[in-house]
Amino acid sequence: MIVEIRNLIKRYNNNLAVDNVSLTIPEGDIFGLLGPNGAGKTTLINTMLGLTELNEGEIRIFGENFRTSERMIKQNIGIVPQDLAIYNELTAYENLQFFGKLYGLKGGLLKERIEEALKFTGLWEKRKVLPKRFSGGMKRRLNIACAILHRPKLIIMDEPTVGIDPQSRNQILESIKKLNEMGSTIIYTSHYMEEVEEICNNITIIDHGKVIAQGTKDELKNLISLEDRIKIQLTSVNYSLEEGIKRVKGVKECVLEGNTLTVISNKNANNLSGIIEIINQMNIEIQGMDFEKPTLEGVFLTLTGRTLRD
Ligand SMILES: Nc1ncnc2c1ncn2[C@@H]1O[C@H](COP(=O)(O)OP(=O)(O)OP(=O)(O)O)[C@@H](O)[C@H]1O
Repeated sequence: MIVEIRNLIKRYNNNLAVDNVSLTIPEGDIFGLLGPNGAGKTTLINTMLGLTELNEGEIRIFGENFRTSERMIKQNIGIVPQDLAIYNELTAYENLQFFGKLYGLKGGLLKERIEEALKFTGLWEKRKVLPKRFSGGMKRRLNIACAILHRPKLIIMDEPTVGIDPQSRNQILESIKKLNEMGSTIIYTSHYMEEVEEICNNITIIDHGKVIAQGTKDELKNLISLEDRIKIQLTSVNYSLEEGIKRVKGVKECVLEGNTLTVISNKNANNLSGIIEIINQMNIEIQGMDFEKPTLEGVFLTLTGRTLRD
């Protein structure tokens, strides 16, 4: 495990910002920390990084703790903080020089890594420009470039897509996938469930400082799905179709609207071939079929009774 957190508690006066959180992050993962604003994501990350003192609990990163191995841990982590950490009065290139030196890079290796990071984030052509002339998305990408210069084993990104345009957002999500393919483990915090759903493998959902659900994307969705839903587009219909489908093993409900048949079955009923057989027997052609999947938004809603954006 690249990160192990046990029973972490962090209070700000009487406010329990992180309430007995335990989680583990395997090497090679894109790990999603999902929760609404104020859920405790940033506090959890800052505590993990030793930037905020914890009240109780234990944190191990790369198997070590901050007390004994702070230098080793920091050298192997790249941080993209929620608040941009770049200098507006230095050019993009100079920003990278500054951060590279902090990580102990120098000479030819520093130059090589700066070029690599700027090309990776699509900013090489803009290397001589001051970030104050950048769009929000470009500033964010520069922030990412500063965090990956030293090829860290673990990259932590705290809401890196807040307030940027959709194109930059997609570029950032693609770059996260690439960094992961190149060998980095990623921790990605967000309150956008679509993003977490798109790129993350293991996910922890927190609310009011507490873990409310943990697992892989599919495990989380399985929490709420006791049924499977299929929508089938047909070329024509007949009156006995619904009756026929309802007799198939595992079918709970069947609704015909126009030429669209929605079949709701018990979870894992494995009855698709039976459904198709009935349709074939009636000489009806199938035009298309959609399996309706439960979403992480649905998981959050079921567990808390609120949407993520409330
Ligand atoms: N420095 C601080 N002093 C006092 N309270 C704080 C501090 N930082 C955070 N909090 C409180 O701790 C709780 C968790 O906040 P945190 O910023 O960790 O949430 P978050 O999930 O990262 O939310 P957001 O997405 O809005 O940043 C909130 O109630 C917040 O008001």
